[in-house]
Amino acid sequence: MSRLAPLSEEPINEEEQHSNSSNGSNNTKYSSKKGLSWKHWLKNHLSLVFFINKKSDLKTLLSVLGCPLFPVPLLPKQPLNQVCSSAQYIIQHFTAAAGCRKLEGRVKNIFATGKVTMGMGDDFGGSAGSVAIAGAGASASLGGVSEKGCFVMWQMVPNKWLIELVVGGHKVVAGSDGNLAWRHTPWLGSHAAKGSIRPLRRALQGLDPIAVASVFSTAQYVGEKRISDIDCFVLKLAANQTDLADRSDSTAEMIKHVIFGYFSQRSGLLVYLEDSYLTRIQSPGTQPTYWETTMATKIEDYRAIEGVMIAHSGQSSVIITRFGDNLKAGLSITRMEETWTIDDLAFNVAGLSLDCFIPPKEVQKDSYPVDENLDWRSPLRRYSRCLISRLQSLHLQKRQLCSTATHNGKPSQPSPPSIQVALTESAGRGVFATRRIRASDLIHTAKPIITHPTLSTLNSVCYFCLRKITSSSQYFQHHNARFCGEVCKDNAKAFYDVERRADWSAFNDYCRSQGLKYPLLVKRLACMIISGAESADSIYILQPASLSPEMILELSLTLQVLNKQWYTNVLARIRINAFRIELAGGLYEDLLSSAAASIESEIAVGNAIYMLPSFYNHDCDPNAHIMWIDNADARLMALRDVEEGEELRICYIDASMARDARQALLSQGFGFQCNCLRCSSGD
Ligand SMILES: C[S@@+](CC[C@H](N)C(=O)[O-])C[C@H]1O[C@@H](n2cnc3c(N)ncnc32)[C@H](O)[C@@H]1O
Repeated sequence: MSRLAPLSEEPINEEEQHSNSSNGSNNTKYSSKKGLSWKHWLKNHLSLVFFINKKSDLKTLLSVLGCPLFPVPLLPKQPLNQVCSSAQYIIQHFTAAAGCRKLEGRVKNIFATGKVTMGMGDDFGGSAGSVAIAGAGASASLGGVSEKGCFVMWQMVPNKWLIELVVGGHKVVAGSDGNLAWRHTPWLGSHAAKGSIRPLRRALQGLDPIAVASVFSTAQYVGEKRISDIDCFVLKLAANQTDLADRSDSTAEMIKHVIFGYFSQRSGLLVYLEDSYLTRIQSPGTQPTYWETTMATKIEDYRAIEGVMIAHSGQSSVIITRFGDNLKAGLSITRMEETWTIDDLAFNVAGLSLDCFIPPKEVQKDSYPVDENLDWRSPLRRYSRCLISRLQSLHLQKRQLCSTATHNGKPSQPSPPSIQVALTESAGRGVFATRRIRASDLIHTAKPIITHPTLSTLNSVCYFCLRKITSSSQYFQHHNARFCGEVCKDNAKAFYDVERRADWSAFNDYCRSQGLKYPLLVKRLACMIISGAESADSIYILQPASLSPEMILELSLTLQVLNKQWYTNVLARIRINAFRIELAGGLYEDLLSSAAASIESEIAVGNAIYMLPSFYNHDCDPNAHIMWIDNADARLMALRDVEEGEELRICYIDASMARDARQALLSQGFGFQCNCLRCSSGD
């Protein structure tokens, strides 16, 4: 089994990677050779930080900042009620402030997605005195490489976790099954971590308050300190000697690993973390070299999720210092920074299975049964299975999320799902084909979560499914709303009863006069939530847009249950995920030709929000298309043959527009620069 070396959270030598691959040696062989030559070891683990080229900066950043572990393991059981030291008093204050009691015994798993920006500073040689420890408010612009990315994190209480982080096209995956922690990088393959099973540091940065309380409940109180204008109590934890010895090897000795938690005296919350570890590198007959890695993290933007305070953003600064008598150039310092934001966090995602946490084959302990069917190399697949089961658990009971392909609309035997949701390199999550899909295949259908007619079609389409109501069709008039039949009337009953309690005429008039359509969807969701038909966070898994203050229109005061923050959160998601519904009508067999015509010939009957279709990214020359025949049930069709593994993309806008107009619309409406092949070719 290959193990991560003590400095494993530090850089990886790219040259080594190339020479390994050109020699045809695999990663396991590579790591097993490590202990044989100290020069080899140094070359692999040490030198790169100080001879960095831009190409390797990103790997260095990911190695150090990507998924570091906390210095100490979690306690088997969190002593929430013990108060026999100052530290425990501070933790009591923290658990009350963070709302941990609401989660006590109730949380089985946690899911989080977020974005990161990582930056690498210039190196500093022999000038330690002039370099301050980067702390809160440190500049994000260090002058070196800076890259954006995103991550997905799963945790199963108490100590199983999985993280996937993609930055600038590089992906790092790390996990723990509770017995073994491991990491996979494209340049080193999979390695197990040394020492006891420790939590992911990222989870302790305000995402998992129960774990924070657990690890710090045995901490030592070391005083008070003002940090970023916040008066804090400081708690200290240190890795024990046995664990440090386990994490050492013949070349590198782990001397200490300590962490300080800064808890706000006012709010009780964890606002700052600072950890540092010191490693001594010595080979026979040479002077030792010392490496100190210090990571300081500012934790901010606490927001309540299910009544629990979760930090939604922060910054980490890393300083790696190398010193020792044998360094001719003297002391060297390298700096890195990361800022992050959390997009989505959920507790108790249904369907998350233990399979998600099984380590890759290369690092498994012997105790694992061999299952040839599991694809160890692709944790993303496992992630997307989890994600899809989350989507299903949220919506399956009420809506069928069909994901089997049929050819030309003809029903086929049930077959495995033809799609999966996974991370793309540069457009967040996306939908990928899991097998070959032929042109004109129906990829899947999707029921809407929220619908609303346009204000001009209120009297001519069903208030629930948006089907057109003709003079000859049978329909139900229910107060001011029309429904195409009894089924829709019944389905709408709960939210419509809530909606009727308020007078919406001023709200509707305002939306009409301003040409606003998304607030209508927010209104409908609000009524669904109040009626109990949906949960308040039902669309939080979708990507949010940035909203300007002008875009935010508050809902009527009659809906006091849902506050402005909720309104803003929902509107930000609806803005980039709502579909404008244009009914194609006609025969099913004519779908493709209707699709081509629909952009010009059809008038929108309303707008709707879906779950799975919202994960489709955009392309100006798409390989898939979303369409509606006679109501808001969506059909995702393949426009051409799609190979297994290929991303399925739809076109968000009128593809017949000129390049500049398309670019402007996508940038203003959806907040991204389109780099699709068609745009890149200038078409
Ligand atoms: C409807 S969402 C698509 C799913 C989204 N990627 C996610 O992770 O949930 C639309 C957002 O995805 C991103 N996106 C979609 N297509 C893109 C593209 N071609 N290039 C870059 N970003 C894209 C943009 O941030 C856009 O606002």
